[in-house]
Amino acid sequence: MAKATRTPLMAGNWKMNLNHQEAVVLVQKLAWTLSDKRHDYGKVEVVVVPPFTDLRSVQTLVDGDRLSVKYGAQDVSTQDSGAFTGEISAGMLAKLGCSYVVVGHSERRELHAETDEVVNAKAHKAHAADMVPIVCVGEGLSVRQAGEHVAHTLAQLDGSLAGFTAEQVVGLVVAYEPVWAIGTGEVATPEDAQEVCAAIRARVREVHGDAAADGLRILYGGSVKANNVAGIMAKDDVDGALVGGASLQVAEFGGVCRFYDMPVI
Ligand SMILES: O=C[C@H](O)COP(=O)(O)O
Repeated sequence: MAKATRTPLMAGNWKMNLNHQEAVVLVQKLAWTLSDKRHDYGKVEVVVVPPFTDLRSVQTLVDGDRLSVKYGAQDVSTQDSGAFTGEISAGMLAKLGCSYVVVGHSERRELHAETDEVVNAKAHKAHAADMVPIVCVGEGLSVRQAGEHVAHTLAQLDGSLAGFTAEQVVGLVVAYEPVWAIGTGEVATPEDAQEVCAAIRARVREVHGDAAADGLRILYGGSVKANNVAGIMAKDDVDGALVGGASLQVAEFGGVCRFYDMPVI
């Protein structure tokens, strides 16, 4: 299946920014931007990923105004319910209308010592609750400098996707985020992104077959902005972006969402 058959996905990960009132303002502005008929935003799936505390407000706005924007959560518990103070279950997120859940973001892996096993458990919980996990993988600077970035990322991929069937993998999303490019302004070159995204798809093809590999959407994340998105999106195995800082500015994120109108630099 050619890249053209996979719907591009632009996901804005707000990280720990914006309270619920600010969230409503940003989503309203984003919806206004996406309703601009001069651009064909309809061919892109646009997702915002706010903090947990914003989700109910975003749900009310999206449902009430029938907005085309989807939303998701930044994390999910490995547990269903019970004495797990501070945790949020997949069932709670599904009830709030979340379509996606980011799992294994490098900030969770680094700051909260999340292993591939934990990331895998979270991905399964999200999937079992009918949400799509956005499974994050990617190497740090020292791994990249040692030339081991592909092997490192594929090992994370194998661990994070363990136990998923080919039929399930086809609907998942993997985000390749080289840690050295996150929030640094150091964007990987389109060729860097393609190298690893192609390796991810090849590994999925090897393990799960053609249908899973051809259907799986692979995002690139790391300092993506309106002025660099087109070159990255031009690559065969990149189906979208996981956007951090730029997703907090509507003009930037709107530009990312109309990557097809942007110059390739
Ligand atoms: O989840 C998003 C990534 O960490 C990228 O963040 P960034 O666009 O601010 O570099």
